[in-house]
Amino acid sequence: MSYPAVRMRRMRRDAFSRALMREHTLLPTDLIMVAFLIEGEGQREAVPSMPGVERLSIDELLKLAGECVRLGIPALALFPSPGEAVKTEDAREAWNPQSLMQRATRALKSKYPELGLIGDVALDPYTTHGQDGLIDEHGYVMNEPTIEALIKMSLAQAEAGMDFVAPSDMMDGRIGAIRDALEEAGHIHTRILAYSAKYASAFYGPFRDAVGSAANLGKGNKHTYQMDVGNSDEALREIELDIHEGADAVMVKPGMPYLDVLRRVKDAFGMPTFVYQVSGEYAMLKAAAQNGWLDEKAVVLESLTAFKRAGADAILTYFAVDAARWLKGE
Ligand SMILES: NCC(=O)CCC(=O)O
Ligand SMILES: [Mg+2]
Repeated sequence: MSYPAVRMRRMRRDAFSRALMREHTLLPTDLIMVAFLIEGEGQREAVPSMPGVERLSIDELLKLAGECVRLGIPALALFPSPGEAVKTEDAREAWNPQSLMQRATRALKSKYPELGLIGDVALDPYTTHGQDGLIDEHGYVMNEPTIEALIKMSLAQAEAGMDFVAPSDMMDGRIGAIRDALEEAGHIHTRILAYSAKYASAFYGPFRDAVGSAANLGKGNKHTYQMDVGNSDEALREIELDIHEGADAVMVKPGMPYLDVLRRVKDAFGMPTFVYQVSGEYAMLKAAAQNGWLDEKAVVLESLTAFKRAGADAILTYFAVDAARWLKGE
């Protein structure tokens, strides 16, 4: 009989020693809640492909914000679903000071100044064609004209009190251009969260239903600006460029299918690195849970902990409120 030289199971035997050797622990302060906005009052609209997620009018959004504050969730990421009426070829609603996004920001900041706000900067909720940028006569998304629009959009958000502008469009050079414009306008404290490594993923499907851009985009795709699923060296180049252009934090998106990218990015740059557990990931976990095939609480907390283990400093997730409640034993 020969004994194992090392008994790995010894430290796993009891809860106290498992707790002592745990490397990563998920906290409510790791989470960023995601919210979809609509016009109106007392409005909550279900998103069919994301059971449990609702689009909220500003008064309902304030209730969600209050719950985030109570739970210790540091920030809320805002995505407007402004409706067909305001969509144009040039997306001008994006920088309207009276837009849904800007009104929501002012309302949130006056009621909950301590709650961080992250504003999506991309044109897709506002364009008639559903692309993130402005298109030429062939439908190609034009880089520099789009950046000009994104600058106006970022300034309008900063003016309304947004804490983080978060360009998710993947145009080249937009982080530097937005940073310069913010500085020149005196918005020196407005942070930039760069969606640096954003993949052309099929996991965004339910999101496009939620913000109402799916029908506009139709059979179109975003392959000329979002990254190819097969690449990760390219992600490091994207991240490096955004860091040099002045990003305060960088993002990898989607999340669970891209944990390898997350780990490479964190190791290579040591930047504040955020990850986005996107709508399709939410829908998969939720659907399996609703069918009784997976234990919702267990798989959600496992997936979120996996992001921390892979190097994430913060996680954008539609489960943020549920997860924070579970973590607090509620
Ligand atoms: N800029 C946001 C997205 O493109 C999609 C996010 C999601 O699918 O949850
Ligand atoms: Mg880039």
